[in-house]
Amino acid sequence: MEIQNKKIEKQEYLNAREEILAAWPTGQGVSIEEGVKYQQSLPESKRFASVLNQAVKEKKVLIQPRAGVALVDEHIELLKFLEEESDLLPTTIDAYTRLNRYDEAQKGIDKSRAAGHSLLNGFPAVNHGIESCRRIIESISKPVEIRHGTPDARLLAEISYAAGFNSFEGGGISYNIPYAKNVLLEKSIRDWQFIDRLTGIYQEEGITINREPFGPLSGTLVPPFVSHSIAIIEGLLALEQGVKSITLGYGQAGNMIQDIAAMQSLTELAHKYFGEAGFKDYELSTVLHQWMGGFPEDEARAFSVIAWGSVVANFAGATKVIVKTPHEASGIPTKEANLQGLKATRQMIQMTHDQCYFNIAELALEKEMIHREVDAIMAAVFEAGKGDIAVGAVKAFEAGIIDVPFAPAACNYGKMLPVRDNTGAVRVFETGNTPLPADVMNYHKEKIRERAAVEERDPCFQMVIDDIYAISKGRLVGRPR
Ligand SMILES: CC[C@H]1O[C@@H](n2cnc3c(N)ncnc32)[C@H](O)[C@@H]1O
Repeated sequence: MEIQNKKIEKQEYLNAREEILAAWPTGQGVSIEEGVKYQQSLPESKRFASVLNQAVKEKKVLIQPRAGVALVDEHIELLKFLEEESDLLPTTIDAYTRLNRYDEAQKGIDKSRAAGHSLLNGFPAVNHGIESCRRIIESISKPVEIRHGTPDARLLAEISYAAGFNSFEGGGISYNIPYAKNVLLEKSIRDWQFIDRLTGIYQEEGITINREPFGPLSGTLVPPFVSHSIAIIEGLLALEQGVKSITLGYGQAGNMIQDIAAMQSLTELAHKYFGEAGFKDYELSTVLHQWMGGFPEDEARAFSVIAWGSVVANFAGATKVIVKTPHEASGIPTKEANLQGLKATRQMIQMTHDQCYFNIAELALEKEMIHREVDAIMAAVFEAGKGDIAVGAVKAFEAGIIDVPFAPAACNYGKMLPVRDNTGAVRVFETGNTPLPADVMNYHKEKIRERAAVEERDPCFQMVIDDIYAISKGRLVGRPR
Protein backbone atom coordinates (compact mmCIF):
# COMPACT_ATOMS: atom_id res chain seq x y z
CA MET A 1 0.00 0.00 0.00
CA GLU A 2 1.49 3.30 -1.13
CA ILE A 3 1.21 6.00 1.50
CA GLN A 4 2.34 9.59 1.48
CA ASN A 5 1.93 12.60 3.67
CA LYS A 6 -0.36 14.51 1.33
CA LYS A 7 -3.74 16.09 2.01
CA ILE A 8 -6.50 13.77 0.79
CA GLU A 9 -8.80 15.42 -1.74
CA LYS A 10 -12.23 15.97 -0.18
CA GLN A 11 -13.92 14.08 -3.00
CA GLU A 12 -11.59 11.11 -2.48
CA TYR A 13 -12.68 11.05 1.14
CA LEU A 14 -16.37 11.31 0.24
CA ASN A 15 -16.01 8.50 -2.30
CA ALA A 16 -14.40 6.25 0.30
CA ARG A 17 -16.81 6.96 3.15
CA GLU A 18 -19.69 4.87 1.76
CA GLU A 19 -17.63 1.72 2.37
CA ILE A 20 -16.63 2.98 5.82
CA LEU A 21 -20.28 3.62 6.79
CA ALA A 22 -21.38 0.22 5.50
CA ALA A 23 -19.39 -1.63 8.17
CA TRP A 24 -22.35 -1.56 10.57
CA PRO A 25 -26.05 -0.59 10.22
CA THR A 26 -25.66 2.48 12.46
CA GLY A 27 -23.32 3.89 9.84
CA GLN A 28 -26.11 4.07 7.31
CA GLY A 29 -27.13 7.61 6.54
CA VAL A 30 -24.50 9.30 8.70
CA SER A 31 -24.37 12.76 7.22
CA ILE A 32 -21.43 15.14 7.64
CA GLU A 33 -23.63 18.12 6.86
CA GLU A 34 -26.12 17.10 9.54
CA GLY A 35 -23.28 16.38 11.94
CA VAL A 36 -21.82 19.83 11.34
CA LYS A 37 -25.22 21.38 12.06
CA TYR A 38 -25.47 19.49 15.33
CA GLN A 39 -21.95 20.49 16.33
CA GLN A 40 -22.82 24.11 15.49
CA SER A 41 -25.76 23.89 17.87
CA LEU A 42 -23.49 23.13 20.84
CA PRO A 43 -22.55 25.91 23.29
CA GLU A 44 -18.89 26.96 23.74
CA SER A 45 -18.92 25.17 27.10
CA LYS A 46 -19.25 21.88 25.20
CA ARG A 47 -16.43 22.56 22.77
CA PHE A 48 -13.32 20.59 23.76
CA ALA A 49 -10.87 22.78 21.81
CA SER A 50 -12.27 25.99 23.32
CA VAL A 51 -11.87 24.69 26.87
CA LEU A 52 -8.30 23.56 26.09
CA ASN A 53 -7.40 26.93 24.55
CA GLN A 54 -8.69 28.76 27.62
CA ALA A 55 -6.58 26.53 29.88
CA VAL A 56 -3.46 27.12 27.79
CA LYS A 57 -4.05 30.85 28.06
CA GLU A 58 -4.63 30.74 31.83
CA LYS A 59 -1.86 28.14 32.41
CA LYS A 60 -4.45 25.96 34.13
CA VAL A 61 -4.11 22.18 34.47
CA LEU A 62 -7.38 20.50 33.51
CA ILE A 63 -8.30 17.09 34.87
CA GLN A 64 -10.00 14.33 32.90
CA PRO A 65 -10.90 10.74 33.84
CA ARG A 66 -11.32 7.68 31.67
CA ALA A 67 -14.84 6.17 31.85
CA GLY A 68 -17.07 3.98 29.76
CA VAL A 69 -19.78 1.37 30.35
CA ALA A 70 -21.96 -0.72 28.03
CA LEU A 71 -25.39 0.93 28.16
CA VAL A 72 -26.40 4.48 27.32
CA ASP A 73 -28.38 5.32 30.49
CA GLU A 74 -25.67 3.88 32.75
CA HIS A 75 -22.97 5.72 30.83
CA ILE A 76 -24.86 8.99 31.19
CA GLU A 77 -25.31 8.28 34.90
CA LEU A 78 -21.56 7.60 35.21
CA LEU A 79 -20.54 10.81 33.43
CA LYS A 80 -23.06 12.87 35.43
CA PHE A 81 -21.54 11.40 38.60
CA LEU A 82 -18.05 12.50 37.48
CA GLU A 83 -18.75 15.75 35.68
CA GLU A 84 -18.70 18.15 38.64
CA GLU A 85 -15.16 17.08 39.60
CA SER A 86 -13.91 16.88 35.99
CA ASP A 87 -12.94 19.68 33.64
CA LEU A 88 -13.21 17.44 30.59
CA LEU A 89 -15.00 14.13 30.21
CA PRO A 90 -14.32 10.93 28.28
CA THR A 91 -16.22 8.19 26.65
CA THR A 92 -13.90 5.21 26.78
CA ILE A 93 -14.74 2.73 24.07
CA ASP A 94 -14.93 -1.06 24.66
CA ALA A 95 -12.37 -3.54 23.39
CA TYR A 96 -14.67 -5.23 20.81
CA THR A 97 -15.41 -1.92 19.12
CA ARG A 98 -11.68 -1.19 19.13
CA LEU A 99 -11.24 -4.36 17.07
CA ASN A 100 -14.20 -3.53 14.79
CA ARG A 101 -16.02 -6.58 16.18
CA TYR A 102 -19.37 -4.85 16.35
CA ASP A 103 -21.22 -8.18 16.42
CA GLU A 104 -19.47 -9.08 19.68
CA ALA A 105 -20.13 -5.60 21.02
CA GLN A 106 -23.82 -6.14 20.28
CA LYS A 107 -23.79 -9.39 22.26
CA GLY A 108 -22.15 -7.48 25.09
CA ILE A 109 -24.92 -4.89 25.00
CA ASP A 110 -27.61 -7.56 25.02
CA LYS A 111 -25.98 -9.44 27.91
CA SER A 112 -25.49 -6.21 29.86
CA ARG A 113 -29.18 -5.38 29.43
CA ALA A 114 -30.10 -8.85 30.67
CA ALA A 115 -27.65 -8.68 33.58
CA GLY A 116 -28.60 -5.11 34.56
CA HIS A 117 -24.98 -3.95 34.65
CA SER A 118 -22.11 -3.41 32.21
CA LEU A 119 -20.41 -6.49 30.85
CA LEU A 120 -18.20 -4.52 28.45
CA ASN A 121 -15.01 -2.63 29.35
CA GLY A 122 -16.20 0.49 27.63
CA PHE A 123 -18.97 2.22 25.67
CA PRO A 124 -19.81 0.62 22.28
CA ALA A 125 -20.54 3.88 20.49
CA VAL A 126 -20.81 2.40 17.00
CA ASN A 127 -23.54 -0.04 18.00
CA HIS A 128 -25.48 2.61 19.93
CA GLY A 129 -25.37 4.98 16.97
CA ILE A 130 -25.74 8.74 16.62
CA GLU A 131 -29.10 9.39 18.31
CA SER A 132 -28.14 7.49 21.48
CA CYS A 133 -24.71 9.14 21.56
CA ARG A 134 -26.34 12.54 21.24
CA ARG A 135 -28.26 11.80 24.43
CA ILE A 136 -24.88 11.77 26.19
CA ILE A 137 -23.91 15.14 24.75
CA GLU A 138 -27.35 16.57 25.65
CA SER A 139 -27.13 15.23 29.22
CA ILE A 140 -23.62 16.39 30.07
CA SER A 141 -22.58 20.02 30.53
CA LYS A 142 -18.89 19.62 29.67
CA PRO A 143 -16.99 18.57 26.53
CA VAL A 144 -16.62 14.84 25.94
CA GLU A 145 -13.73 13.03 24.20
CA ILE A 146 -13.73 9.62 22.58
CA ARG A 147 -10.88 7.62 24.15
CA HIS A 148 -10.12 4.15 22.79
CA GLY A 149 -7.31 2.14 21.16
CA THR A 150 -8.59 1.44 17.65
CA PRO A 151 -6.21 0.86 14.73
CA ASP A 152 -9.12 1.35 12.28
CA ALA A 153 -11.43 3.95 13.87
CA ARG A 154 -12.89 5.39 10.66
CA LEU A 155 -16.51 4.42 11.37
CA LEU A 156 -16.16 5.31 15.06
CA ALA A 157 -14.98 8.78 14.02
CA GLU A 158 -17.83 9.33 11.55
CA ILE A 159 -20.44 8.43 14.16
CA SER A 160 -18.71 10.21 17.06
CA TYR A 161 -18.23 13.48 15.18
CA ALA A 162 -21.82 13.55 13.90
CA ALA A 163 -23.03 12.75 17.42
CA GLY A 164 -21.36 15.82 18.92
CA PHE A 165 -18.15 14.46 20.46
CA ASN A 166 -15.47 16.99 19.56
CA SER A 167 -12.28 15.40 20.71
CA PHE A 168 -10.86 12.11 19.46
CA GLU A 169 -7.85 10.24 20.81
CA GLY A 170 -5.43 8.12 18.81
CA GLY A 171 -3.25 7.91 15.73
CA GLY A 172 -2.02 5.58 13.03
CA ILE A 173 1.15 4.75 14.96
CA SER A 174 0.12 5.28 18.59
CA TYR A 175 -3.00 3.10 18.24
CA ASN A 176 -1.19 0.41 16.29
CA ILE A 177 2.17 -0.27 17.95
CA PRO A 178 0.91 -0.63 21.57
CA TYR A 179 -2.54 -1.97 20.71
CA ALA A 180 -2.21 -4.35 17.77
CA LYS A 181 -0.17 -7.38 16.78
CA ASN A 182 -0.39 -7.72 13.00
CA VAL A 183 -1.81 -4.48 11.66
CA LEU A 184 0.37 -3.07 8.86
CA LEU A 185 1.68 0.35 9.76
CA GLU A 186 0.95 1.53 6.23
CA LYS A 187 -2.71 0.62 6.76
CA SER A 188 -3.18 2.18 10.17
CA ILE A 189 -1.38 5.37 9.11
CA ARG A 190 -3.60 5.53 6.00
CA ASP A 191 -6.79 4.91 7.97
CA TRP A 192 -5.91 7.66 10.43
CA GLN A 193 -5.14 10.04 7.57
CA PHE A 194 -8.78 9.49 6.60
CA ILE A 195 -9.90 10.24 10.17
CA ASP A 196 -7.82 13.40 10.18
CA ARG A 197 -9.22 14.33 6.78
CA LEU A 198 -12.75 14.00 8.18
CA THR A 199 -11.60 16.19 11.05
CA GLY A 200 -10.35 18.65 8.42
CA ILE A 201 -13.72 18.61 6.66
CA TYR A 202 -15.47 19.52 9.90
CA GLN A 203 -12.80 22.20 10.39
CA GLU A 204 -13.55 23.64 6.92
CA GLU A 205 -17.14 24.06 8.18
CA GLY A 206 -15.88 25.92 11.26
CA ILE A 207 -16.18 22.99 13.67
CA THR A 208 -12.91 22.40 15.52
CA ILE A 209 -12.53 18.82 16.65
CA ASN A 210 -9.53 18.26 18.91
CA ARG A 211 -7.19 15.40 18.06
CA GLU A 212 -5.02 13.76 20.71
CA PRO A 213 -2.36 11.21 19.61
CA PHE A 214 -1.87 8.57 22.30
CA GLY A 215 1.32 9.58 24.12
CA PRO A 216 2.10 6.77 26.56
CA LEU A 217 2.40 3.97 23.94
CA SER A 218 3.30 0.76 25.82
CA GLY A 219 3.39 2.71 29.10
CA THR A 220 6.49 0.77 30.13
CA LEU A 221 9.81 2.59 30.44
CA VAL A 222 9.26 4.53 27.20
CA PRO A 223 12.07 7.12 26.87
CA PRO A 224 10.69 10.62 26.18
CA PHE A 225 12.47 10.83 22.80
CA VAL A 226 10.59 7.76 21.56
CA SER A 227 7.10 8.98 22.48
CA HIS A 228 7.88 12.54 21.43
CA SER A 229 9.04 11.47 17.95
CA ILE A 230 5.80 9.55 17.41
CA ALA A 231 3.68 12.37 18.83
CA ILE A 232 5.33 14.90 16.50
CA ILE A 233 4.95 12.62 13.47
CA GLU A 234 1.24 12.09 14.21
CA GLY A 235 0.81 15.82 14.77
CA LEU A 236 2.40 16.55 11.38
CA LEU A 237 0.22 13.93 9.68
CA ALA A 238 -2.90 15.47 11.28
CA LEU A 239 -1.97 19.06 10.36
CA GLU A 240 -1.48 17.99 6.75
CA GLN A 241 -5.10 16.78 6.66
CA GLY A 242 -6.46 20.07 8.01
CA VAL A 243 -6.62 19.33 11.74
CA LYS A 244 -6.27 22.51 13.79
CA SER A 245 -6.50 21.54 17.47
CA ILE A 246 -3.83 19.10 18.58
CA THR A 247 -3.04 17.76 22.04
CA LEU A 248 0.29 15.92 22.31
CA GLY A 249 0.75 13.53 25.18
CA TYR A 250 3.30 11.78 27.35
CA GLY A 251 3.07 9.08 29.97
CA GLN A 252 4.55 9.94 33.38
CA ALA A 253 7.72 7.82 33.78
CA GLY A 254 8.46 8.62 37.42
CA ASN A 255 11.51 10.89 37.71
CA MET A 256 10.15 14.38 38.24
CA ILE A 257 12.95 16.29 36.49
CA GLN A 258 12.82 14.01 33.48
CA ASP A 259 9.01 14.15 33.31
CA ILE A 260 8.98 17.94 33.56
CA ALA A 261 11.74 18.10 30.95
CA ALA A 262 9.71 15.76 28.77
CA MET A 263 6.55 17.87 28.94
CA GLN A 264 8.32 21.18 28.37
CA SER A 265 10.43 19.82 25.51
CA LEU A 266 7.32 18.26 23.94
CA THR A 267 5.78 21.70 23.48
CA GLU A 268 9.09 23.20 22.28
CA LEU A 269 9.72 20.38 19.80
CA ALA A 270 6.14 20.41 18.49
CA HIS A 271 6.37 24.12 17.71
CA LYS A 272 9.79 23.57 16.12
CA TYR A 273 8.71 20.75 13.79
CA PHE A 274 5.25 22.14 13.04
CA GLY A 275 6.83 25.50 12.22
CA GLU A 276 9.57 23.97 10.06
CA ALA A 277 6.85 22.13 8.13
CA GLY A 278 5.18 25.48 7.45
CA PHE A 279 2.22 25.22 9.82
CA LYS A 280 1.30 28.30 11.83
CA ASP A 281 -2.47 28.21 12.34
CA TYR A 282 -2.80 25.42 14.88
CA GLU A 283 -3.76 25.19 18.56
CA LEU A 284 -1.32 23.11 20.63
CA SER A 285 -1.94 21.70 24.10
CA THR A 286 -0.32 18.91 26.07
CA VAL A 287 -1.53 16.08 28.26
CA LEU A 288 0.28 14.12 30.94
CA HIS A 289 -1.05 10.62 31.62
CA GLN A 290 -0.68 9.69 35.26
CA TRP A 291 1.50 6.61 35.77
CA MET A 292 0.63 4.05 33.11
CA GLY A 293 2.61 1.13 34.55
CA GLY A 294 1.61 -1.49 37.08
CA PHE A 295 -0.34 -0.09 40.04
CA PRO A 296 -0.32 -1.16 43.67
CA GLU A 297 -3.37 -3.22 44.69
CA ASP A 298 -3.63 -1.35 47.97
CA GLU A 299 -5.89 1.67 47.40
CA ALA A 300 -4.01 3.90 49.85
CA ARG A 301 -0.77 3.23 47.99
CA ALA A 302 -2.59 3.78 44.70
CA PHE A 303 -3.60 7.28 45.86
CA SER A 304 0.09 8.12 46.32
CA VAL A 305 0.77 7.20 42.73
CA ILE A 306 -2.20 9.31 41.60
CA ALA A 307 -1.07 12.26 43.72
CA TRP A 308 2.47 11.98 42.38
CA GLY A 309 1.16 12.13 38.82
CA SER A 310 -0.83 15.24 39.75
CA VAL A 311 2.17 17.12 41.11
CA VAL A 312 4.22 16.28 38.04
CA ALA A 313 1.43 17.39 35.68
CA ASN A 314 1.25 20.65 37.56
CA PHE A 315 4.99 21.40 37.72
CA ALA A 316 5.37 20.31 34.10
CA GLY A 317 2.73 22.84 33.04
CA ALA A 318 0.59 20.24 31.24
CA THR A 319 -2.69 21.57 29.81
CA LYS A 320 -4.49 18.50 31.09
CA VAL A 321 -3.83 15.37 33.11
CA ILE A 322 -5.50 11.98 32.57
CA VAL A 323 -6.46 10.67 35.98
CA LYS A 324 -6.03 7.13 37.30
CA THR A 325 -8.18 5.50 39.95
CA PRO A 326 -7.48 3.43 43.08
CA HIS A 327 -9.00 0.46 41.22
CA GLU A 328 -6.33 0.58 38.50
CA ALA A 329 -4.72 -2.67 39.65
CA SER A 330 -8.02 -4.54 39.69
CA GLY A 331 -9.85 -3.43 36.54
CA ILE A 332 -12.66 -1.13 35.48
CA PRO A 333 -13.20 1.28 38.38
CA THR A 334 -16.48 1.87 40.14
CA LYS A 335 -17.81 5.37 39.65
CA GLU A 336 -16.96 6.08 43.30
CA ALA A 337 -13.32 5.04 42.80
CA ASN A 338 -13.15 7.07 39.61
CA LEU A 339 -14.41 10.12 41.51
CA GLN A 340 -11.88 9.52 44.28
CA GLY A 341 -9.03 9.61 41.78
CA LEU A 342 -10.35 12.92 40.47
CA LYS A 343 -10.65 14.41 43.97
CA ALA A 344 -7.11 13.35 44.94
CA THR A 345 -5.83 14.88 41.71
CA ARG A 346 -7.78 18.11 42.16
CA GLN A 347 -6.59 18.50 45.75
CA MET A 348 -2.92 17.99 44.84
CA ILE A 349 -3.05 20.35 41.87
CA GLN A 350 -4.77 23.03 43.93
CA MET A 351 -2.16 22.67 46.68
CA THR A 352 0.80 22.99 44.32
CA HIS A 353 -0.44 25.10 41.43
CA ASP A 354 0.83 28.43 42.74
CA GLN A 355 4.37 27.12 43.28
CA CYS A 356 6.97 27.96 40.68
CA TYR A 357 7.85 25.45 38.03
CA PHE A 358 11.26 23.92 38.28
CA ASN A 359 13.98 25.72 36.42
CA ILE A 360 17.28 24.21 37.44
CA ALA A 361 20.45 23.18 35.59
CA GLU A 362 19.53 19.49 35.74
CA LEU A 363 16.24 20.28 34.02
CA ALA A 364 18.03 22.25 31.31
CA LEU A 365 20.43 19.35 30.69
CA GLU A 366 17.58 16.83 30.52
CA LYS A 367 15.70 19.02 28.04
CA GLU A 368 18.83 19.44 25.93
CA MET A 369 19.26 15.66 25.78
CA ILE A 370 15.62 15.15 24.71
CA HIS A 371 15.94 17.83 22.03
CA ARG A 372 19.12 16.16 20.69
CA GLU A 373 17.53 12.71 20.75
CA VAL A 374 14.35 13.80 18.99
CA ASP A 375 16.34 15.78 16.42
CA ALA A 376 18.42 12.68 15.67
CA ILE A 377 15.33 10.49 15.28
CA MET A 378 13.39 13.02 13.20
CA ALA A 379 16.37 13.61 10.89
CA ALA A 380 16.62 9.86 10.32
CA VAL A 381 12.86 9.60 9.73
CA PHE A 382 12.85 12.42 7.17
CA GLU A 383 15.89 10.88 5.48
CA ALA A 384 14.29 7.42 5.40
CA GLY A 385 11.19 8.91 3.80
CA LYS A 386 13.13 11.20 1.47
CA GLY A 387 11.23 14.08 3.08
CA ASP A 388 7.85 12.33 3.36
CA ILE A 389 7.05 11.81 7.06
CA ALA A 390 4.46 9.09 6.39
CA VAL A 391 6.86 6.99 4.33
CA GLY A 392 9.62 7.85 6.75
CA ALA A 393 7.59 6.63 9.73
CA VAL A 394 7.02 3.23 8.14
CA LYS A 395 10.66 2.84 7.16
CA ALA A 396 11.79 4.07 10.57
CA PHE A 397 9.92 1.26 12.30
CA GLU A 398 11.20 -1.29 9.77
CA ALA A 399 14.78 -0.17 10.47
CA GLY A 400 14.36 0.21 14.23
CA ILE A 401 15.06 3.94 14.05
CA ILE A 402 11.87 4.31 16.08
CA ASP A 403 11.54 1.43 18.51
CA VAL A 404 8.88 1.32 21.25
CA PRO A 405 9.93 -0.80 24.24
CA PHE A 406 7.64 -3.69 25.23
CA ALA A 407 5.17 -3.07 22.39
CA PRO A 408 3.23 -6.08 20.99
CA ALA A 409 3.13 -5.00 17.34
CA ALA A 410 4.99 -7.28 14.91
CA CYS A 411 6.09 -4.20 12.95
CA ASN A 412 7.92 -2.85 15.99
CA TYR A 413 11.65 -3.59 15.95
CA GLY A 414 11.86 -4.42 19.66
CA LYS A 415 15.62 -4.20 20.20
CA MET A 416 15.97 -0.88 22.07
CA LEU A 417 16.00 -1.58 25.79
CA PRO A 418 15.40 1.08 28.47
CA VAL A 419 16.32 0.98 32.16
CA ARG A 420 16.09 3.45 35.03
CA ASP A 421 19.11 5.32 36.37
CA ASN A 422 19.75 5.87 40.05
CA THR A 423 17.18 8.70 40.24
CA GLY A 424 14.56 6.72 38.35
CA ALA A 425 14.97 8.56 35.06
CA VAL A 426 14.48 6.33 32.00
CA ARG A 427 17.76 5.72 30.17
CA VAL A 428 18.76 3.65 27.13
CA PHE A 429 20.44 0.38 28.11
CA GLU A 430 20.59 -1.11 24.60
CA THR A 431 20.24 1.31 21.68
CA GLY A 432 19.08 -1.34 19.19
CA ASN A 433 19.06 0.66 15.96
CA THR A 434 17.99 4.01 17.41
CA PRO A 435 20.48 6.54 15.97
CA LEU A 436 21.38 8.38 19.17
CA PRO A 437 24.50 10.57 18.98
CA ALA A 438 27.49 8.96 20.72
CA ASP A 439 27.82 11.64 23.39
CA VAL A 440 24.12 11.35 24.23
CA MET A 441 24.51 7.56 24.49
CA ASN A 442 27.46 8.11 26.80
CA TYR A 443 25.25 10.31 28.98
CA HIS A 444 22.80 7.42 29.32
CA LYS A 445 25.56 4.90 30.04
CA GLU A 446 27.07 7.18 32.69
CA LYS A 447 23.73 7.59 34.40
CA ILE A 448 23.21 3.81 34.40
CA ARG A 449 26.72 3.25 35.76
CA GLU A 450 25.87 5.56 38.69
CA ARG A 451 23.01 3.24 39.60
CA ALA A 452 25.12 0.12 39.13
CA ALA A 453 27.71 1.48 41.55
CA VAL A 454 25.07 2.26 44.20
CA GLU A 455 23.46 -1.17 43.81
CA GLU A 456 26.84 -2.94 43.70
CA ARG A 457 25.98 -4.80 40.52
CA ASP A 458 26.94 -4.38 36.88
CA PRO A 459 24.44 -2.78 34.52
CA CYS A 460 22.29 -5.78 33.63
CA PHE A 461 18.98 -6.90 32.15
CA GLN A 462 17.81 -7.83 35.65
CA MET A 463 17.66 -4.08 36.35
CA VAL A 464 15.04 -3.78 33.58
CA ILE A 465 12.95 -6.56 35.07
CA ASP A 466 13.28 -5.07 38.55
CA ASP A 467 12.14 -1.68 37.20
CA ILE A 468 9.04 -3.14 35.58
CA TYR A 469 7.79 -4.52 38.88
CA ALA A 470 9.06 -1.69 41.07
CA ILE A 471 5.97 0.55 41.39
CA SER A 472 3.66 -2.36 42.24
CA LYS A 473 6.19 -3.10 44.99
CA GLY A 474 5.97 0.50 46.16
CA ARG A 475 9.19 1.79 44.58
CA LEU A 476 10.27 3.59 41.41
CA VAL A 477 13.72 2.12 40.87
CA GLY A 478 13.85 -1.67 40.98
CA ARG A 479 16.47 -2.09 43.68
CA PRO A 480 17.99 -5.59 44.06
CA ARG A 481 16.93 -5.87 47.71
C1 LIG B 1 -5.28 3.23 28.47
C2 LIG B 1 -5.33 2.28 29.65
C3 LIG B 1 -6.06 2.90 30.83
O1 LIG B 1 -7.46 3.02 30.56
C4 LIG B 1 -8.19 2.65 31.72
N1 LIG B 1 -9.53 2.20 31.28
C5 LIG B 1 -9.80 1.37 30.26
N2 LIG B 1 -11.14 1.20 30.14
C6 LIG B 1 -11.71 1.96 31.12
C7 LIG B 1 -13.05 2.21 31.52
N3 LIG B 1 -14.08 1.64 30.86
N4 LIG B 1 -13.28 3.04 32.56
C8 LIG B 1 -12.23 3.63 33.20
N5 LIG B 1 -10.94 3.43 32.88
C9 LIG B 1 -10.70 2.60 31.85
C10 LIG B 1 -7.34 1.54 32.33
O2 LIG B 1 -7.66 1.40 33.69
C11 LIG B 1 -5.94 2.09 32.12
O3 LIG B 1 -5.66 2.98 33.16
